[in-house]
Amino acid sequence: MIAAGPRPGLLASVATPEEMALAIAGGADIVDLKDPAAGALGAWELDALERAVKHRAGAARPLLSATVGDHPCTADALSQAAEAVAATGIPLVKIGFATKGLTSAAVVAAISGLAPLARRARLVAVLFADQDPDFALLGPLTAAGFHGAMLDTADKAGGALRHHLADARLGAFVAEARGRGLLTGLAGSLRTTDIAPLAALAPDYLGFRGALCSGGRIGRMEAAALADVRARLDRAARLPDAV
Ligand SMILES: O=C[C@H](O)COP(=O)(O)O
Repeated sequence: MIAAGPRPGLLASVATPEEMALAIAGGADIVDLKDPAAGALGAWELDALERAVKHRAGAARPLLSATVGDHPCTADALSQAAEAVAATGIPLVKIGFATKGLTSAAVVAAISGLAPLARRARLVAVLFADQDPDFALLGPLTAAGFHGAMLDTADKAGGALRHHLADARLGAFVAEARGRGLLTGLAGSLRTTDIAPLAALAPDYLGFRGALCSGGRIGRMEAAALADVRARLDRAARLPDAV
């Protein structure tokens, strides 16, 4: 007998308005506006974000998210970038915390600096799996009013998510973040073979770019690749309930 299991949503990172339309048509749950050629969390131009928001006005689903760019992990740099993206009306604002070489006090100060914006906008923290992420930051993120937390990779040539963190650690991240009421996501050069094992950890969504494209993550999104990921995610949600 088969029962519906937890179904992680599909976050698709798109580089252009044309890819945005493709992702919507292909059933993405979150359409993530990101310029992959400009870095791990490369940002769209603000006027392009405004046009995307206007284009989707009144449509509840899929949700739009946008990355704010790759910035030093300081309150000033991150809040300036995030304020600008939030002002476009993007519903979910993804902010990367590049913590490598920083003390936890410095990272917590950067997080706290975003608390005023978190009262006005839904912020998602991106922690980097390849920078030895400290899951204790989930406490300060919750206290600052963040809406969600996800893992991704900063160095796209340095290995995928599961190369850096074992599934048990990823599961611990999801459980800890969910326990704090945060939206949870996993990403980082995910391939179709990662879908079933990561879906079993029950994050709210899995994020993809490279696997959806021909020519790698800065290539072009392909409808067939998107459909394949969508179908595998749906299949992964159907688990045997009597074994
Ligand atoms: O937020 C999700 C990312 O855009 C994933 O990109 P990637 O699959 O190329 O690492």
